[in-house]
Amino acid sequence: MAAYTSSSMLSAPSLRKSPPSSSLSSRLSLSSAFSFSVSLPRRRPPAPVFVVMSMDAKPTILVAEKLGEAGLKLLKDVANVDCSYNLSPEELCTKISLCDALIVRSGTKVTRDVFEASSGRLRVVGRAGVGIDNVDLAAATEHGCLVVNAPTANTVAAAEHGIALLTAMARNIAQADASVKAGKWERNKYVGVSLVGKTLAVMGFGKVGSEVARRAKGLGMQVIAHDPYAPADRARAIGVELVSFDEAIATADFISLHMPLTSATSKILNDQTFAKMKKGVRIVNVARGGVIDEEALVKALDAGIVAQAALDVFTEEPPPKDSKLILHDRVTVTPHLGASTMEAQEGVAIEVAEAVVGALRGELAATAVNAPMVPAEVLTELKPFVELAEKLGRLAVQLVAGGSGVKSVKVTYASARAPDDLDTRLLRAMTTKGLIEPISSVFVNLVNADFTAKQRGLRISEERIILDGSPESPLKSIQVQIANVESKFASAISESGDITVEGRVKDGIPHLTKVGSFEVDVSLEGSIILCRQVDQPGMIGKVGTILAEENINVSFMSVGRIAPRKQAVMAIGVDEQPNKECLKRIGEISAIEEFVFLKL
Ligand SMILES: NC(=O)c1ccc[n+]([C@@H]2O[C@H](COP(=O)([O-])OP(=O)(O)OC[C@H]3O[C@@H](n4cnc5c(N)ncnc54)[C@H](O)[C@@H]3O)[C@@H](O)[C@H]2O)c1
Ligand SMILES: O=C(O)[C@H](O)COP(=O)(O)O
Repeated sequence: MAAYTSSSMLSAPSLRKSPPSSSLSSRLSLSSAFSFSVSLPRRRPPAPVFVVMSMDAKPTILVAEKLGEAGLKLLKDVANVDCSYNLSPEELCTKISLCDALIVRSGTKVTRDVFEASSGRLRVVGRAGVGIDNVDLAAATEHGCLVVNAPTANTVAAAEHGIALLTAMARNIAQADASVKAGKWERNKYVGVSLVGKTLAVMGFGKVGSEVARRAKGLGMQVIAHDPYAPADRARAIGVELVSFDEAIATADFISLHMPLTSATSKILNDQTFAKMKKGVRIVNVARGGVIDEEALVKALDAGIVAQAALDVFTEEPPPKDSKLILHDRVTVTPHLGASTMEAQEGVAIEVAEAVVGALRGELAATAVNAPMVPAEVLTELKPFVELAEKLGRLAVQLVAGGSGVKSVKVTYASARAPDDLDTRLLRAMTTKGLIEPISSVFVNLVNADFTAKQRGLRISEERIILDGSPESPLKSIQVQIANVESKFASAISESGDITVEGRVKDGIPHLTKVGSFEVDVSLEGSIILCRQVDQPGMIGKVGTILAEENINVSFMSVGRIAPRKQAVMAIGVDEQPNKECLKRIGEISAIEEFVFLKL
């Protein structure tokens, strides 16, 4: 049998009420009405860290463009799937208010209007492909909507298409094919150019660009690349030299574009840059139409600066039928087919479906575009701390007295890990969620946490305490402090003058271990009653009796005190919410000086 001693400031034993038929706990009688037992470690499945929605109700996923069967099957296993293609912007806005997730390719513009029309229900946008320039990322982030893409499955298809365009252009395949089909036999007209020994400049040395470079080397080309962010050793490993933009465009016989469309790359090939190119240069674009100023390209073709162009992508898709560029006889075009192989489409569909389903389940997607990507192993070990961070935020903000504006919050992490070995973005985001959600109607998640905090004028600072010892566990404790506020539970104010709550993870379960200057130990499940009283015999029994009479189940109880018979704080974990009458009765116990009920 375990003996109960209420704790000093240093520690307090945690007491868990015995489950009705449990033989796991050793029982300890404290009063005639109550019996408690020392809690035993209890494991439970880790909670989702990116709470998007409950999967109890089947979510609805709108698939707005054709998606591979394997991906559709994954979606249909867990959700109601509405495949509606070719929606007008108005139809998309109407449908979206009934959807939890949306999956698109490059043909659907996911604008701010779409997020606004969703009224907060849309939680995930899945882009079945790489480019996310058709999704308004700022609006998604502001609405707490995660955007995921499928960044790897169509890389080879796009690279192969780039090479197909390169070779087809060099040998006039499309033009010659049309000529033969028109009954002609123009062998002299369609003399091409050789690739071997020519210089190819790969602009954007990412996934597709490096695969194009590898293949072009196999064709005997000299390959150079321009990419301000690519590591030189990766280029060197496949025998490619990274050069400046100007050197790349001035040296190249062929230029192949593989960068994303951003404000920096928009119209990066324009009148000025065409003027710097070698006369007779040939251009391939399987990236995005917007990286070329299309009018300037027509001029450069007509001026003979550009001998030929092969384009899969256009500023406007589909392009106008009378586009001079499309109709130019030295231009070869395809209708954005880079990712369109059977294999790539199946792969992309699976990649995006897994990311969307995972996100709806509350998992963080490794392919998140507007949220930090946290590797799965880091996520697994951080999960209970993420839950702890959110719950501490929730408790701290509920301790603030009405009228005190919360402006400044400090989160302190005590850890034996080196600073660069502990990614706290997730912890900060979930603390923010805990701080904001109980006092507003805003939905906060990893995507919009920083934005929402900033918008509300809430400054969240982070501090690290580096501990000696084993860095096996990522953290020893997390402390949340709210500065310059009054508390409805005065004992929650620590010596620093801030509302202070601190917690740890024990056996995978978050525990509250400090309130103000009082050390307690109560598992953060259900809700909590905090009472400050003059330490004296029978207090646990008195409160416990009232709760028992009101049929409130106590999960944990812990007392922290300054010294015997001095002030103490009792933390009681309860499974049900006590009604007003019950709380009033607790408040009427003469030794109780103050108390507060906090929802988790
Ligand atoms: N046509 C298609 O069907 C098709 C298919 C797949 C990808 N894409 C497009 O191809 C492009 C590349 O895709 P990816 O998967 O290789 O992406 P990626 O992110 O792996 O590579 C893009 C590279 O561009 C570089 N970059 C960024 N800004 C640059 C700049 N100013 N100058 C030079 N390089 C810059 C980046 O550092 C990165 O290395 C994207 O635009 C994507 O949308 C098109
Ligand atoms: O960015 C991409 O992944 C490609 O442009 C493919 O787009 P798509 O999915 O519309 O074919």
